[in-house]
Amino acid sequence: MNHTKEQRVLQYVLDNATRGDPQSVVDSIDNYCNKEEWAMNVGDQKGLILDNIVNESNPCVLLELGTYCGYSAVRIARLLKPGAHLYTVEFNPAFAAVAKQMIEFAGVQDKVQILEGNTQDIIPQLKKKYEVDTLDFVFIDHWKDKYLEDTKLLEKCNLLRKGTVVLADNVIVPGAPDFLEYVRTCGRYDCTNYPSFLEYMDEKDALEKAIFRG
Ligand SMILES: CCCNc1ncnc2c1ncn2[C@@H]1O[C@H](/C=C/CNC(=O)c2cc(-c3ccc(F)cc3)cc(O)c2O)[C@H](C)[C@H]1O
Ligand SMILES: [Mg+2]
Repeated sequence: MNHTKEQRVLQYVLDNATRGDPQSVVDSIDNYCNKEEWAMNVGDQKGLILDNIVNESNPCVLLELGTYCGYSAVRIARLLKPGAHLYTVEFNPAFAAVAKQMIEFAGVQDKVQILEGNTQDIIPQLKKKYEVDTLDFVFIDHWKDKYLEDTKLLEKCNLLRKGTVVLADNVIVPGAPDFLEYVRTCGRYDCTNYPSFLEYMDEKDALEKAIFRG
């Protein structure tokens, strides 16, 4: 049954975390990926920076691009105030299935909605189909060569407002150079770099926060 790494990560959570306790789910994934199998979750070091930025933004409506196993969806949802809602987009059905179980086990399913499909199809549907006005927070962690395209799509769809926080993982490793160049030079964002380390490794990585100027 657990033929994929993602299924093994989920099984470890089901066997070791506490149902309804999102912190224990986050900790279990980090334990497994530190000890057994590396996986591309944002991880505990960059995760602490993510936590701080979510907390200081106090967001109501959030979007994540690239759910994968649901690690960052659970990590973010555990911090959200009552009524706040995270939409997370994942087009791989196998990963969406793992993430769904991860989110339900953590007990954050009322705060998180997995939108199964391609970001490039879903982003244009957010206003009409999902009744989103504008986004308070966007976490970008999908294919690195799609960060820029999807950021521009968010702009085009009028989903960003003055102060929307766009936070991108992996701007050093694997890197998203075109995205970084754009947000730092186009004049529409106030950017801050947060140096850290690649999940579960000693390699340097960073998050980039780009606040939309409106
Ligand atoms: C049309 C496509 C866009 N539309 C899409 N629409 C919906 N879902 C999409 C779309 N594009 C992708 N996804 C989903 O998002 C996820 C993809 C996540 C990708 N993440 C990385 O590649 C990475 C690599 C490393 C890394 C570092 C060092 C190494 F040595 C090796 C690896 C570290 C990291 O922290 C990383 O996040 C998921 C797997 C994939 O199905
Ligand atoms: Mg990442």
